[in-house]
Amino acid sequence: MKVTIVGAGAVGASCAEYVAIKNFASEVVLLDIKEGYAEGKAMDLMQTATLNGFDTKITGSTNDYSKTAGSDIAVITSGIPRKPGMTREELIGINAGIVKEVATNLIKHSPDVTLIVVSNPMDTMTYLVHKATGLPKNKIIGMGGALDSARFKYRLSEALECPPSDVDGMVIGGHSDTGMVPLTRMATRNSVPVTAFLSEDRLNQVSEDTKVGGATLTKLLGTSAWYAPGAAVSGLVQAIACDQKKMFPCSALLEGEFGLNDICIGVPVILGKDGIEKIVEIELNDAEKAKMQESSEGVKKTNGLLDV
Ligand SMILES: NC(=O)C1=CN([C@@H]2O[C@H](COP(=O)(O)OP(=O)(O)OC[C@H]3O[C@@H](n4cnc5c(N)ncnc54)[C@H](O)[C@@H]3O)[C@@H](O)[C@H]2O)C=CC1
Ligand SMILES: O=C([O-])CC(=O)C(=O)O
Repeated sequence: MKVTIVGAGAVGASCAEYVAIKNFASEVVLLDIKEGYAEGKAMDLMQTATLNGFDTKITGSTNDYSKTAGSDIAVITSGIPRKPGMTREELIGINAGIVKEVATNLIKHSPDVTLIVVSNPMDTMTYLVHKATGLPKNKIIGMGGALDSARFKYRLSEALECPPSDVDGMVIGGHSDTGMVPLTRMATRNSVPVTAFLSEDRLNQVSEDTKVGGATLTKLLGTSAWYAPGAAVSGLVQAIACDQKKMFPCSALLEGEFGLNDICIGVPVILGKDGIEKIVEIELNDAEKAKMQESSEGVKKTNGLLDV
């Protein structure tokens, strides 16, 4: 199993580290445009192999896509991150060109690859990859909901004063400060609805904290987060590589599902060896449907800025 990660920055390197530590891939190639950077990150990570007990071979490459040939899965984390005070949407001007070029280069050397898009604004970058490449729709997956759901569970565990592993929950919708739709009605603590423990006001607070999860960290760090993003991407990579048939909210191209068309946005999907093997159309109530509709309008507005 060969995994390529383009963009050896904070998120790309974190993802490479988690993939290696989980020890399911034979090879990880890190590629970056910055001279020597991916080679350096790869060497540093390889020097953790005996410490962390993995056998994955990690190599680096400065923009030489021949090194990525035959990749089964490729992750796109190349592009600029936001700074405090910015929205993800403001990154489109620089990141659209980078993502389009990177996706095209990857497919040239790995025509059967499954792509995971991470660069922001992620839903729009995922849509761009659909428009710019001829890959089938099951092979283009946007990562946002897996991370947002992890943050949702963290915030719920804080409110419930319990370990995060007690909590289950999911965030769908656009990966933006205003577009996320945390499904509080369906969240549980060990099968008991969280609505049994938390007031409506406290749950609203959890939702709002979840939606600005990325912005909160960006303010604290001066740039956007990388540990949870890297871990979330590695979960998607593992589900595909190991044909796990796991359900994650991912940005997928919709053709009528959830009443939406010609858009990539976060919905529950089953991930296995064929990438997105199924879109799971869960039943939403009227309030959730309205939030999803509003979220999709935001994503479509950003898509309108693309030159496709
Ligand atoms: N979807 C999500 O949930 C998340 C998305 N992100 C996004 O991921 C992207 C990367 O974030 P970080 O890793 O923090 O940024 P970073 O600046 O640490 O790393 C980005 C890397 O991309 C490289 N790069 C730029 N243009 C390239 C090209 N044409 N080819 C190859 N490499 C190129 C840069 O040299 C740099 O090393 C950002 O757009 C950020 O907003 C970050 C966290 C979560
Ligand atoms: O907040 C950002 O810009 C990066 C990101 O998408 C996240 O951490 O959720």
